[in-house]
Amino acid sequence: MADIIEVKHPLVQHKLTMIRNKAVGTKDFRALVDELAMLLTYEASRDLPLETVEVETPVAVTKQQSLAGKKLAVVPILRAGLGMVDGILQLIPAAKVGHIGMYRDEETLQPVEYFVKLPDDIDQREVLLVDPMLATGGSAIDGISALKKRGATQIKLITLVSAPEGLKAVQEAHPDVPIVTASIDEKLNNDGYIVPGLGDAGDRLFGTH
Ligand SMILES: O=P(O)(O)OC[C@H]1O[C@H](OP(=O)(O)OP(=O)(O)O)[C@H](O)[C@@H]1O
Ligand SMILES: O=c1cc[nH]c(=O)[nH]1
Ligand SMILES: [Mg+2]
Repeated sequence: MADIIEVKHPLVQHKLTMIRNKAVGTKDFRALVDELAMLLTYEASRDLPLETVEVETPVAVTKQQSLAGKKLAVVPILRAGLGMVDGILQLIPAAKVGHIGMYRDEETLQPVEYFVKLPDDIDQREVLLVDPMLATGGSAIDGISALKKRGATQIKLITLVSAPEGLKAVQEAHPDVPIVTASIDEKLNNDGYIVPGLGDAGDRLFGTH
């Protein structure tokens, strides 16, 4: 079973507390989601392979470590996952970006897929699937399945806020996929919202209701 990593770093916790506040408006919410995505990517990229390269400093020639040219793809689950992409690309500018469009039916809470566009060589890339919210886990489970169906074999899921119920469901459906999250919250409420959560991430990012 792959790991679930809850990132307890003080900067992560501080920024997450800020966006939980319902008084925080769209502009600040967006900036903080980007910053959190960047900080979580630092954790999620901890095991990227390195290779030894030679570099000439102003003082000496030396052998040092450099990323081993591993190919990455960032795939947001629309809409809310879009808010995490720029932050991740600041750290990994060479990554390709795919998109999975999915919304959760408000009555049934079942995810509905409406768009998938991925890099052609997705089967050769490590994929960071990103979505700020993991509630029932339905969207993440179907998002991972959509990636696997198109050949992806190395997938990590990055979320900001996760419900225990959703984490369990994703682990059961996709035991090979590690999950990096800023918080494992208390529970889901009867409407399928995460408690305490931060509300509807897509609406808060894009100023819709
Ligand atoms: O774990 P789940 O129960 O599937 O819920 C989580 C999903 O719900 C939200 O998306 P939403 O359906 O609100 O779409 P949006 O991003 O377009 O607002 C969120 O961004 C996740 O994709
Ligand atoms: O709390 C929740 C649950 C699903 N989607 C959200 O945006 N927030
Ligand atoms: Mg939404």
